[in-house]
Amino acid sequence: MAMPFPILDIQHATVCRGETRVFSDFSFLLNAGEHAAILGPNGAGKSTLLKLLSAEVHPLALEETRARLFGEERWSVWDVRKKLGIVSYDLQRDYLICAEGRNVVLSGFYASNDTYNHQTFTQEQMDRADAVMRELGIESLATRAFEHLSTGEQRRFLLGRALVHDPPVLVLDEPTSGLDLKSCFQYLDLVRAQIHKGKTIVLVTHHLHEIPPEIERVIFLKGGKILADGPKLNLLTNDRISTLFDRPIVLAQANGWYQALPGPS
Ligand SMILES: Nc1ncnc2c1ncn2[C@@H]1O[C@H](COP(=O)(O)OP(=O)(O)OP(=O)(O)O)[C@@H](O)[C@H]1O
Repeated sequence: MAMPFPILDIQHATVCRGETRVFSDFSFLLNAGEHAAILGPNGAGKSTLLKLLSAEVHPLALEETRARLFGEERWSVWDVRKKLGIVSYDLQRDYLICAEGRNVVLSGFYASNDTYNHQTFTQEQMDRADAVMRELGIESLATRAFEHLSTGEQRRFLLGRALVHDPPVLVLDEPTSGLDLKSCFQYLDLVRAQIHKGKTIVLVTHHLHEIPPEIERVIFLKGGKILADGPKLNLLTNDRISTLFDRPIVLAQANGWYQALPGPS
């Protein structure tokens, strides 16, 4: 059997953001092919964990700390960006003033928020952007201004941006927030298609319904600590979810999908 390849391997890390110490003695390992959903209440440290993965924040350089990204102890942000496709709410907000749809997808080649005059694209890159838009069903909207697209369409363009350089890992932060039910389920179908194409999915969410059946590993984060980490079957139970969110919750389940409902208080 092939050796697991670690995407993110951090041990005994302390991570501060501004004045806040988000993680102390924090250890976490994520291997390629190991789709994971990170769940936790507001302020738990989910975004910080994603930013560790995308090399936007770094652990303090303490003697006991080890941090490897894609197997390397030293990395450049650009190398990491080539290997990650990120879709986050921040991006959607930052793009609201930007140009047409095709440029959103093309900007993924530079990991920027728009295309600029100094950025040039090869015919191959243009063809790749067109292919991705076709795959996501948005090619007819390629010349539409981003701000004139619906939330669901915008989300597809941002997925296209994340996929355009064909990264092995796709990071989704609250992927379906703001989408109506049909758009939500269509979007999740697109995500599942990427799983079947061999991409590793890392999902951060408050919403259990956006965890595709293919994601097996669930990580509960709370107060900067990993409260639980294991198979979905063990973690997505009424008791454990209620403990994570400090209130009674009951779970509904169908065809490998979950939904959370208020429990009796
Ligand atoms: N730039 C910053 N400066 C200071 N504190 C920060 C900064 N960013 C995050 N924090 C703090 O770090 C902690 C973890 O934040 P983080 O954004 O990682 O949580 P989260 O689980 O993603 O929360 P949410 O679900 O609300 O997005 C919070 O207490 C937050 O206030």
